[in-house]
Amino acid sequence: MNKSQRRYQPAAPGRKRRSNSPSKSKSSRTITDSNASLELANFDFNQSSGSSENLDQSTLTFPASDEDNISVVIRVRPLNEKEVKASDDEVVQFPGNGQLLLEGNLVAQKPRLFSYHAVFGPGATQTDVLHFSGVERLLQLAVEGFSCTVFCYGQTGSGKTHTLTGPPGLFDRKPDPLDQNHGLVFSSFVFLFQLLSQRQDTHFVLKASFLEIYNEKVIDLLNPGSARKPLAVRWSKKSRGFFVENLFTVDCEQLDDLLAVLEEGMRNRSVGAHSMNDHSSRSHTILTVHITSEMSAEDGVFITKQGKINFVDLAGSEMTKKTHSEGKTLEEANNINKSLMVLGYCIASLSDSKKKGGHIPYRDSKLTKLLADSLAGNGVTLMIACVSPAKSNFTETLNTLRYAARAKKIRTKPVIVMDPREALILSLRREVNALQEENDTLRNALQLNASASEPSRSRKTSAEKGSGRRRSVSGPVRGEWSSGVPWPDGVSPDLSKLADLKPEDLAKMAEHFLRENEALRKENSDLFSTREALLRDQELVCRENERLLRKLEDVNSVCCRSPIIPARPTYSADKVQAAQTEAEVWTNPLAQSDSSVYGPKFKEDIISERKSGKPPHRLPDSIQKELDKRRIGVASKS
Ligand SMILES: Nc1ncnc2c1ncn2[C@@H]1O[C@H](COP(=O)(O)OP(=O)(O)OP(=O)(O)O)[C@@H](O)[C@H]1O
Repeated sequence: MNKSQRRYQPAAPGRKRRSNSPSKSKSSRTITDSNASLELANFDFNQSSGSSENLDQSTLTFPASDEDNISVVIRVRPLNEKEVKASDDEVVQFPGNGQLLLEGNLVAQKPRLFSYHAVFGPGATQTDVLHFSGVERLLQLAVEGFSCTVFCYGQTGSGKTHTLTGPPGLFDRKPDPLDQNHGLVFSSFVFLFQLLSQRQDTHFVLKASFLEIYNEKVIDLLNPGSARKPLAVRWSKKSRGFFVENLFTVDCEQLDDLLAVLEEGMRNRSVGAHSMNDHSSRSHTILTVHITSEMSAEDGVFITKQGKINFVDLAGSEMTKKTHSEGKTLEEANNINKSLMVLGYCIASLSDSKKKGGHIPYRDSKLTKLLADSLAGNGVTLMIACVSPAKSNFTETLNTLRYAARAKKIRTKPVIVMDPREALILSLRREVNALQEENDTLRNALQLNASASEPSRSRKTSAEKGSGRRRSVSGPVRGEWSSGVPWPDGVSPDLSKLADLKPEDLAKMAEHFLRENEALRKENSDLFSTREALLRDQELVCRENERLLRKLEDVNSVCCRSPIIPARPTYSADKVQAAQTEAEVWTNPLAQSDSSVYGPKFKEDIISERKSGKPPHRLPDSIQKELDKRRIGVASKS
């Protein structure tokens, strides 16, 4: 068990810790978690980290169950100065076991009990939130190639920004890395680099972006420009998700690079003051770290995976009567509330099992477009709902708790994003391995049968015979092979009585095994040659992509330079992406050997293959079907 796994062991129900926080709150440092949540239930990190052998056994799908619920934790902030001055009562209690009790606002009202994956009391520190919220699990999953999201939700002034990035003013000057007030984002970056340093077998490339959605406009926080020109949100056919066009991404080779991204974004984000928070976020922000990992599996096959982690700080819902917003702040509040309402509709629809498969209004706001994948797609998501303990905020706290309870019901289907060609090669390799094992079993069985018919074998002790028998029958009795070679008389003999078989029956059986073995050898060699062809094709596709991109760049530069040809618009990222997508549709070179398309080297290969009289390479039907499904190996119609 590794260090991080130990951290996730569920705490004893209702565990309370001695406070070492300067908080004036009467509540102690309380963290309660439910048994179901914080374990690494769905992913065995011992298996996945380290060697490539382990990795390819645990990738491609989310093990255990294919689905994962959104994890929801609650953080209750301490009473603030205003609330203490106004002698506001605390209406939140912590019965333990991930539960939270909200006392009734009126005398006649019954208390309400809510249950979550974990609850952090007012005395919980930033480090507690890192260790017990499950964010470390998300970071591990992101490194493994999953798409992960942490988002903070809650009323204005409830502590969302404090939880994610720390108290106000932390980034006004060069932040002190040892400051205990740093939020989840900072400590997650440190944890992430620790994780990466443990993976010597893998090459990682990190890129980060930081954006805000301010009054329904997407602004690049790393490159806002003086005019703060909004960026477009578009649908990508390739990734089947929304993306922000021309968003600046920064290569982050070191921890300092990631921290610089955080600092820069924090300085550029929109902050305003109202009567409930002097440093209120006036926008939703999304900080994304893309983690591309490349590791070599066996036989020089490279596996590339694209994981990512999003940190989403939502602007707080506001009762404008209470915040006394007006003018610009009022317009901001209306936009914030509107987008949060759409998010609420999406969460309600997704959590309602009766509406499963129904329409989810993601397109109604930029925020939900960009969070669509985290809410119901292929991601792993953690929601941190922040609340105030004060009686004066009872209604908002109740709304947040209900919202969070609904989100807990949402299920996502996490998958690792991998290149389909690489995934196919991996699955083929697994098939080949299985066949090889089968082959070995057959070989053993065959050898045993041969020796069983030798007279010297009869001198063996009965114990030796017994063990030999067990070995020889293991394959056929369990029906482990399936090459379709029939037994000589159509009936398989009783292999448990092998020693009693007549010599002619033994000879027939040996003959059967020989044929079976022959069939498997052929299948194995087919698979090997298919894999080799796939590797070659992959290489070709890459070269073709590069060629097309170069051509595209040439055409573009000629058009821009020439005084005769009217200037064309520059190629947007979208067009380049579209061109890449087209280039990635593989065309079977054996069906069309045009050197202008495939390059002279490959054409020569084909001609020499034909001259040598080798039959053209044909894929087995099952593999061809798989290739057709993925549009690999389908001859171009154009
Ligand atoms: N757990 C906490 N411990 C100590 N102080 C806290 C805690 N949570 C919040 N605060 C303080 O409360 C104030 C408001 O918090 P914060 O700005 O994070 O709220 P918010 O939910 O992000 O609000 P908004 O939606 O308006 O941006 C800040 O001064 C913050 O430092």
